[in-house]
Amino acid sequence: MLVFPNAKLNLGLYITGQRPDGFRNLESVFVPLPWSDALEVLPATETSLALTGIPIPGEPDTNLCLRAYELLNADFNLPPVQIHLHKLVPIGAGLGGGSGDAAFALRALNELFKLELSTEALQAYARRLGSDCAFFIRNQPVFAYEKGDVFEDIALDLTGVACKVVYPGLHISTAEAYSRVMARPPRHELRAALAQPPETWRETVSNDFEDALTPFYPVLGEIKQALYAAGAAYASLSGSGSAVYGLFPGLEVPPQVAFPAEYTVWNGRL
Ligand SMILES: C[C@@](CO)(OP(=O)(O)O)[C@H](O)COP(=O)(O)OP(=O)(O)OC[C@H]1O[C@@H](n2ccc(N)nc2=O)[C@H](O)[C@@H]1O
Ligand SMILES: Nc1ncnc2c1ncn2[C@@H]1O[C@H](COP(=O)(O)OP(=O)(O)O)[C@@H](O)[C@H]1O
Repeated sequence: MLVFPNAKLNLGLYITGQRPDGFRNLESVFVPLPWSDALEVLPATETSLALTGIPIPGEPDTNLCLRAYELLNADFNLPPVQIHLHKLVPIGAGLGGGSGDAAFALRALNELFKLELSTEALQAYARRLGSDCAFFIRNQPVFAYEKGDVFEDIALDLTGVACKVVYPGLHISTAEAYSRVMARPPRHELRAALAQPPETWRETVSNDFEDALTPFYPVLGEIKQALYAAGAAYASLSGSGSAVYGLFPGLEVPPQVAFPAEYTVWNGRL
């Protein structure tokens, strides 16, 4: 079975409190970003993982695709599988690429072996692999809260909006990013702010990681300014970075913007 695990963008992100489990409570809106890896899962005589594309830090047996397999294998005694992940989404970018791979692996195994797990059951497995992971089970825009793994549907349709995502090649670890942010009440009611036109979001929708990380990584602010200078209605860091995106409603494709050759730039539509 061949699937294409996509990434996500965060529209606004507020870190609202410390949790007894050491994690933070947050509020954010997650939307799917159609920048995708390719993941193949096939029955085999022994379990293996082949990795191509962008190198993934860490030992292969810590890869979230294998961890997804092991999680289901522990409960369902699955046949062996050969997994091939072709990695295209930048890592440590705030795009949830690893979480998407894990969730799509769970979904693929559920289908391949006819486990008949419900959406809720798949989300429960996904939560054990990472806070972002459960989002990719339904993979549609949601208001996320608590650890970023509890969701409410949101009436936000950005389908077809032109979008540019710029990754400056800076790997920011999620744990490092969280360690730099103080929890505080949300500065705006996110769902109400996002119900207004995207041109207003510049004043009302923000990402607490962006404020905390930009002084350490000024390049994040420079990319954002370049996206606004190119006519973005809204630009922001995604998640804990370092990818910065710009939205260009009304355009067929995002405008050309010159960035250094070592940056990775994705142009497309949501
Ligand atoms: C910041 C966000 C925003 O969408 O995305 P990314 O920037 O990573 O894509 C997420 O909260 C990232 O979720 P995810 O990448 O799945 O994080 P996890 O593996 O669960 O946790 C990594 C580390 O981040 C911290 N963490 C994560 C989530 C949370 N609600 N509170 C935390 O304090 C913890 O230090 C944890 O050890
Ligand atoms: N399939 C995978 N793809 C990407 N990263 C993975 C994967 N499996 C495990 N990881 C680990 O997860 C970490 C964060 O990955 P990723 O989700 O891409 O970043 P972010 O949390 O910034 O969105 C990486 O440092 C990597 O070691």
